[in-house]
Amino acid sequence: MKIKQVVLRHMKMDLLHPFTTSFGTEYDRDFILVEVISEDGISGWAENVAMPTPYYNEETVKTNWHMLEDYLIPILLNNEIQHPDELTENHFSHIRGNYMAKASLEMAVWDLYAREQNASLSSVLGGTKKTIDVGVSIGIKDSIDETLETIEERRLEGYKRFKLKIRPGWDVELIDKVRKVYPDIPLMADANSAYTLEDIDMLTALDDYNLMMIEQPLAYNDIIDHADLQARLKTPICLDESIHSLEDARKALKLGSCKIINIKIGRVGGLTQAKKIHDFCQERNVPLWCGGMLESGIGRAHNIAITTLPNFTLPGDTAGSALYWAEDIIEPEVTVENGIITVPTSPGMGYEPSMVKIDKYTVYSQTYR
Ligand SMILES: O=C(O)CCC(=O)c1ccccc1C(=O)O
Ligand SMILES: [Mg+2]
Repeated sequence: MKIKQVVLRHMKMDLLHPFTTSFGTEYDRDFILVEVISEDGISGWAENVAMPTPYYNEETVKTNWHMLEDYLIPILLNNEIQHPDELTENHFSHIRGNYMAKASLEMAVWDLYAREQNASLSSVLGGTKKTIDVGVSIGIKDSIDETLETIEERRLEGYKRFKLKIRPGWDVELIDKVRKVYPDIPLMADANSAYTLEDIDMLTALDDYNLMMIEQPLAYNDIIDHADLQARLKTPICLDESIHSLEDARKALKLGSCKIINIKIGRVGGLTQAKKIHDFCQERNVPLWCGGMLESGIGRAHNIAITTLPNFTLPGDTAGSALYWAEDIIEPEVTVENGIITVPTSPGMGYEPSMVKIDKYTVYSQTYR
């Protein structure tokens, strides 16, 4: 494969509803769309999941634009590759960190590779599932009653797992009240690193509510304290922010820092690395699910494709387009029926970018040759 051109677009799309986590509130999504174009004129697409602010992780839209423009795109334009695996296994491997930047270019090449094979992205990744189960991530609201109303709406829509964002002051009472109304729903909490081991009493209190898991309760870069905490909880800990690589996963599992891993393709540096973590966890019976970063449909399409690998056994955060956007930038939009997405079988990521809508939400674009 020889890439002759890369287009970066800075996109801005308003979220239908603000989304609040322990690290802040998002009102819109500001992100980079990556298009790679082959010598035959075929395009591959991907979404860069860095946020404008360094609050989820240290990467931002600007650091990603810089890494893409000054390091990663020149490497891609100057090297012919046989397979997308070569990017992160070889060409990008001397560049430290910057996982979201590497992932976005690599994922666009994967989409192009699948289109060139006339195969779906799911199938070239080795995916087997024809449908995937979907959960929903529910942000921090103004009141517990409002949260209960949202859970009820999502429950009626069929979502298969309910993840509530928590932070100090919005935790045990919330979970207690939700459990009283819904004793049996698949429920979990995501703290986005809002606690420390000093909060052990609150964290052990959560152990009484039959949660599927508690996601990233402690520091974003920790696997030591999480191991101490996991030893004191029967509820599985799921790591999100702490896992950037197969090595991180290996060490966290060796220490007992978690029992479940949330894979975000961007956070682990791309589809090749996500697949390696998948295979490692599958051998050890460690369940996975695919996380979300409030992506538009282009990011979702890649999330859906990776979720078709067999060890993504738990419902992921791949809710339908209509929960986030007045209109999505792909055709068709991602739809969820009874908590299930039917995986597209058309070539590449399976949904077509809508150029009209993409142009509408593009703030700035640049072409590299
Ligand atoms: O619906 C989604 O895309 C998942 C939303 C979500 O939970 C999230 C959104 C932005 C940043 C971090 C996270 C997270 O999983 O921690
Ligand atoms: Mg999370």
